[in-house]
Amino acid sequence: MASLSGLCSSFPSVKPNNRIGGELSPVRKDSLAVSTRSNSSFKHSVAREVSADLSKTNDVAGLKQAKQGGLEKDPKALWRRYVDWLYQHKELGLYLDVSRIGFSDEFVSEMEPRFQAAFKAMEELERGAIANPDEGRMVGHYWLRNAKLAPNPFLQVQIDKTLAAVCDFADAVISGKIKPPSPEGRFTQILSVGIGGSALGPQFVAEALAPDNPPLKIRFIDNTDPAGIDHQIAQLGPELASTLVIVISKSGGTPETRNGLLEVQKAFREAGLDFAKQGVAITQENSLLDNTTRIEGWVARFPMFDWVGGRTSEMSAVGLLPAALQGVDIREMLIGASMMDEATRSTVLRKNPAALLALCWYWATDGIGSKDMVVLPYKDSLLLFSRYLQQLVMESLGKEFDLDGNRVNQGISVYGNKGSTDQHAYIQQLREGVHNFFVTFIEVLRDRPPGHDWELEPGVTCGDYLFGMLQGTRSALYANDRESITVTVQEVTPRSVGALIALYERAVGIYASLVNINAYHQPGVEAGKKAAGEVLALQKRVLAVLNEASCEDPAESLTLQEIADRCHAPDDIEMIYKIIEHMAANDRALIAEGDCGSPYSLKVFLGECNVDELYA
Ligand SMILES: O=P(O)(O)OC[C@H]1O[C@H](O)[C@H](O)[C@@H](O)[C@@H]1O
Repeated sequence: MASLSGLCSSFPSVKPNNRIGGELSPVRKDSLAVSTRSNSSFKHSVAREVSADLSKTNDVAGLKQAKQGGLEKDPKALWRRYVDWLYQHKELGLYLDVSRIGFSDEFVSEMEPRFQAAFKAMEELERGAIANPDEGRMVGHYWLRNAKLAPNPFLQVQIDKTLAAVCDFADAVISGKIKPPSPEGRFTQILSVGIGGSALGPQFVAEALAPDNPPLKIRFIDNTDPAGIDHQIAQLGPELASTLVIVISKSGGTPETRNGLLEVQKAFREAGLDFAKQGVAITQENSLLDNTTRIEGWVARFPMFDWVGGRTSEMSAVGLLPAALQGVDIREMLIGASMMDEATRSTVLRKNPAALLALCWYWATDGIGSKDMVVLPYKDSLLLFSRYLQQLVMESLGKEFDLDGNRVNQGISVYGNKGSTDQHAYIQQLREGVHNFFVTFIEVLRDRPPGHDWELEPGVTCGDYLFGMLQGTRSALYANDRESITVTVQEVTPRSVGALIALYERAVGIYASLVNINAYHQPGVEAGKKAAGEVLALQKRVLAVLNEASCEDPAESLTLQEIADRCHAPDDIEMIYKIIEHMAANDRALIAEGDCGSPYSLKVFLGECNVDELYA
């Protein structure tokens, strides 16, 4: 077998084409900047592009006279700006500080009509309009936390019934009424199998809210990585017998999830366990998964609704069932989300925290995603918030075309981990390096549950350090013209987490309207899935060609070019090379002779003929 070490591949980096078209060309802050930008060539090229845009549009004409200057640095004026713009949701104890984003009053006035249009679109969406026109779907995640808002009684009943079923099932599992066949008599573990929107919300919530000793501990299989899957199953060990496997897939046909399920089912067989007695599915009615569940008689099935997208499904059974099984108060999550929904229905920009976020994003990224969003929660339990937001924001906003069919290549890149940890990693670059981002700090006021705090040194607790690090980083970044938003909550509770999720869901929806894109589909993802399917189909052809050659002459070996020609895929020779490299590395039934670092020298053969396959 050939040794294939030393091979590497590199990918060219592609800069998005931020062309602007259609009626809603972005209002560009450069025309009315209060902020002094660095003298980078980027600034100049943007400025040139902007002046060209301005000449084509009417809506920003008057803004050229807007005041010029830098980010506000005078402490008194900055404090006034802070107080002036501070948003507070009293009941939720949530604050939003946008003072460190340099938008001007003129910019806000100019954006006002767009916001009114966005509010109108959101109102229609909530009333059941087909807000996802490409897929002909309604967008109803807001109804999940207040079923009365659903546009018809049938949907209301579906929502309420599902919530009741989730609560009843979780209670029954926790109390031991529903139990595994094993002698342990109680489910102790959850293995969640799902990917993307069917994993990220449950992962975030588990990390944020699961108690230290939950009634059921959760693990995730969120990939088709065999080693990752083996690791999760090995970690469960004998507890597989008391593991409730929740398979989550809206479509019920996502290959990674299907593979995870098949792998887990194999592990159950090998352990002599009956999977159906421990399997639960969350999926759309009549999906492939739903039908499998029915036929095999799994423990339970919960519905995913056509009108809830994966990335906004945390408040559906997708997020609620795993959370409830871990002892999280899901009704509190729903209350937090519903309260935030109410607040973000305001049509007064200053009173609508989601609109304020969208305003900041538009300003900071020029309405074209020219800057990245760095999300920094200063709280370990919120670690996965940035990963969760990465999908919510990037899959929603990262679109090639706007609603009028203009090529816009929209989006905002999101990344982040947590403070103060990141201060010892990449914040050096944020402070002094390439200026291609804005930060969102997530601040949690309560350091520890009451009664547990102590002073590390006179007058100073461990939490004071965390607080100091956040404030220090925010100030140091601002001093170097790096803009930031700060979202503050009192504590990480089911209610505040529900509110945070709802806040960002709405902000994404509003921002999508501002830039005139469909936030609720993901056509680009389909392209990758299709291409992956083509690779696997090519692999089957390669194996068939090698088998045919072996059947003709067991000693016959083929060059890559010969394989490509016989596959009628001469242009796919590189992919054929990668297929052979991968199969050889995994001791599959092929032999590759030669130097794999010199692909032309490779000779590949199977060594044995599979007659059945030949005539298959
Ligand atoms: O829930 P599923 O249908 O399995 O989909 C899981 C995920 O896969 C897709 O590729 C989409 O990009 C995601 O939005 C979705 O959440």
